[in-house]
Amino acid sequence: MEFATFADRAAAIEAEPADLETVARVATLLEDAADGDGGRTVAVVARYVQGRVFPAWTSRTLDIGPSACYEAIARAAGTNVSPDDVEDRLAEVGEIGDVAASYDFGGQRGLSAFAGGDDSANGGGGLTVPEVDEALYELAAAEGSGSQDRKVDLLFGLFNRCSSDEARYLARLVLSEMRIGVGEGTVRNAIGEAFDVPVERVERALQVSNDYGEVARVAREDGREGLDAMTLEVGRPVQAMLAQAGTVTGALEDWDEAGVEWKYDGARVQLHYDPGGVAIDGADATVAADDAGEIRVFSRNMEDVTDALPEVVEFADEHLAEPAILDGEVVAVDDDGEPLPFQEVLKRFRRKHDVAKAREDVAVRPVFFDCLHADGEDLLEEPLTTRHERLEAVLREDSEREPDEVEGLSLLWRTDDPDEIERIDADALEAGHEGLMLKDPDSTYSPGRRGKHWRKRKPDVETLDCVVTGAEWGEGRRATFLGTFELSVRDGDGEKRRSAGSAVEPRNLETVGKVATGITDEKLAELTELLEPHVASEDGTRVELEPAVVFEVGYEEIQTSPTYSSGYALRFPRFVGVRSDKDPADADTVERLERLRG
Ligand SMILES: Nc1ncnc2c1ncn2[C@@H]1O[C@H](COP(=O)(O)OP(=O)(O)OP(=O)(O)O)[C@@H](O)[C@H]1O
Repeated sequence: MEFATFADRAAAIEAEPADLETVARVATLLEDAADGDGGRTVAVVARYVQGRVFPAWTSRTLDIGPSACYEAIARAAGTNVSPDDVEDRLAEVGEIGDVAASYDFGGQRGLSAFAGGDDSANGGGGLTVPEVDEALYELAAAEGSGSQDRKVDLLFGLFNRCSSDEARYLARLVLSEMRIGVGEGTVRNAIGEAFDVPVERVERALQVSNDYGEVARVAREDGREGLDAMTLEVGRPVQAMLAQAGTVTGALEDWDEAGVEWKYDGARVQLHYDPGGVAIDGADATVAADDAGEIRVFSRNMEDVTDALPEVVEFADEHLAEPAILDGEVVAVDDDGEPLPFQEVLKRFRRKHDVAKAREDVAVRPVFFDCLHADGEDLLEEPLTTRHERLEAVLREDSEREPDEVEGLSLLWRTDDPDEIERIDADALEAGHEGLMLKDPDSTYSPGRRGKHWRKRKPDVETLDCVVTGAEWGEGRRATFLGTFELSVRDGDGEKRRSAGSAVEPRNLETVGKVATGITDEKLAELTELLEPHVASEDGTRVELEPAVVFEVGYEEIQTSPTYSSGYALRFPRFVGVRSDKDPADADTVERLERLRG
């Protein structure tokens, strides 16, 4: 296919306002791109309409900045045009495609025009889509000293053969500004329409391959059967499944049992391990195959972060034996292996230089919660419980080991008991993690989807200010800290008395729950110092406190309860902070609990 034809079609697609018509136009473009070249042109066109030069799964880029592109345009436009002129025009016109289209590149064409071709009508230089693709791959591959000049030369060579419309879309493609209104869904539907294959099968093929070009090629060459035969490949990243916000109550209503996991506060990683060490075609390998095999680590956005995270590479090297794709989180840890806040992981994540030094400052540890592929078998369509069993098997080096002894494994509980979930939540927070993930145990893995099958516990929208009226001395290493704080709210009488000017007395406070979670050792020490002067009496480990300190507390739900004197209980209470600006007289009331309950 001529690049001029692609440009014409792109212009028509850009001008088309209706979605269905856009799909139809893209479908026709794909059909017409079938040049009898084994589907190569179809693949390129399926990427270009979305403004992609490379498959979605690769982090490869052209590595060319706007100024190099302005320089190439200026050179192709003639001796009296400078890169500054191009930039000035861009400032005027506002869009690089229009700028590129505004020059006449014919004067520089020289030999290529002389060589003929029937492009005189459109002023183009007979460029074909595969030629553009080849040149852009060559441009991307240019590295080292002089590579920027080489890139500009290659781009100049292309612009020099462009008509106005070709130049418009080439410039946009190169600067990732295609924007002709064609999104992923449009291309997916267009592939279905063009090659008469069911859209769900196209969707599945896209999920496993992450490459619109390859899916278009296979759909054209081998139809539905070809698409169904496409599989995951170790070394080619998969889009991460995402979570929605949700509640424990909602999860237990929707599912017979909830899958419950700790939510780690780190950064998402996908580990690809192939002991055979076979490099994947076209991948931007940074870690070469070594004795340990091929190991790659990708970020949530499928960026190759292998070099930045040697601990994950070492983990794979030590613990894995069979080809696998694992989904997990990398968490920053202190010298005792205790988790550090998320910001610490970011210091490591995309680090390109001084990785060893950065590693000394902040160490990271991977935890895996899913297994997408093991030993030649794709598991995306298996239920979560099966995938988790495979994960356990992949990570377990010794069959005697209990799941909680398997290094790098995130545990999965299945339960319909809210109290058990509360305990798991408390343990997660106690261990310094973020809270809970709730997952439908029967759900398949849907790459790139933010569905209802994975839910992160909804952040607390409303918080309550509660008076701390009691506490318990901790156990073990926490024996010198007060913990498990009893929370109370004011009752209506307290409200009246306050307006009459008197202080709140303990009997005007009604208990509403206990909070033990969401508090680090450091914070507990601070709270103990704050509360100890207010100890009114002690009975064993139990302590009564004069009302003096107000905690801001999050929760998931307010339930009626015979356990507490207010008649209500906070479900999943968590410590948010001390309201040192508030007195007990400013704490929330039973009436507010009633109102919030609705
Ligand atoms: N056990 C777990 N299962 C799944 N994801 C987990 C787990 N533990 C931690 N996570 C992390 O939690 C993320 C989902 O939570 P959250 O939505 O807070 O992440 P985000 O990246 O801040 O935002 P979002 O994914 O909503 O854009 C996952 O992408 C993953 O990185």
